[in-house]
Amino acid sequence: MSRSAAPATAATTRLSLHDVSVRFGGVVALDHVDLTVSDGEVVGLIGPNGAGKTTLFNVVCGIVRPTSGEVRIGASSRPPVTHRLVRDGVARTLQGLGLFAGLTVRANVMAGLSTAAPGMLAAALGAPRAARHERTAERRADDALDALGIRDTAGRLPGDLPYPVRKRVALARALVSDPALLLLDEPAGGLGAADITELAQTVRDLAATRGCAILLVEHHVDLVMSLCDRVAVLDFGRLIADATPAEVQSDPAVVEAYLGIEADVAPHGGGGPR
Ligand SMILES: Nc1ncnc2c1ncn2[C@@H]1O[C@H](COP(=O)(O)OP(=O)(O)OP(=O)(O)O)[C@@H](O)[C@H]1O
Repeated sequence: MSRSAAPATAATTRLSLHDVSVRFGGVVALDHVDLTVSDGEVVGLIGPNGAGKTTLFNVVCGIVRPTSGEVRIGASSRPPVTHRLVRDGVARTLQGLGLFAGLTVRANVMAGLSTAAPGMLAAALGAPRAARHERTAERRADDALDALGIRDTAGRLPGDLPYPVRKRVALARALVSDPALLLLDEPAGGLGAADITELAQTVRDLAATRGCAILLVEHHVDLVMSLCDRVAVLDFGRLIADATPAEVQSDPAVVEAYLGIEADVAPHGGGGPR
């Protein structure tokens, strides 16, 4: 994990969305959104169900093309493309775990190094070269597991592990490529208080020691407010706030659109009802 030596340099913009809109037929999923995330910065993305959070992630990953506007990753001027994400320094965790049930934890994490399925690499490269790549990939996977304190699970199947450990495996799969930009989709979903506290520390460390730019979607408002440097709030596809946690929490528009509902109905997560 070579990036671990690099100190955080909050001045470098790692991700920028400029005037991005996405329409699905008559639905405006994103409405002229501007957003940036810099190296070493943790930005939370919140909003009610259907506000456009997943669509924004999908735009950054090249899964959804903006109807208009521009997305930039690092200094690149070309739009994000799904199959180049790892090479462009982007990794993402999924809302569900998305682990391969029939593969070991190590093999699952190795899959984060390539969009190719495990085994396809060997066929493409030829045996000796593939074996070298395989050993490097195994070492990197073990390092990622080590960093999250679960290296002892490398040979196990995900289904044999408790949910919080599987959640870490999914995070290790994102970290194995040493991403400069990390997108976390509901990282605290399904976790208890102790695991959420550890997760918060892990995310802080990733930003502080590796200089990783982190954008996270999360319904656990307490976690978002305590962890993030900045919080962006979407409502009906519009960015209605982008400020410090304290500013966002006292913003009447945010309270009306999301936080008021959260406080009344689901103070510790579970999705903002609309
Ligand atoms: N592929 C699609 N086709 C049509 N409409 C879509 C598509 N994807 C998303 N939408 C719509 O776009 C809007 C934004 O959806 P999105 O999933 O991005 O919201 P979200 O904030 O992630 O919601 P949640 O918190 O429930 O995951 C919603 O109205 C949704 O129904």
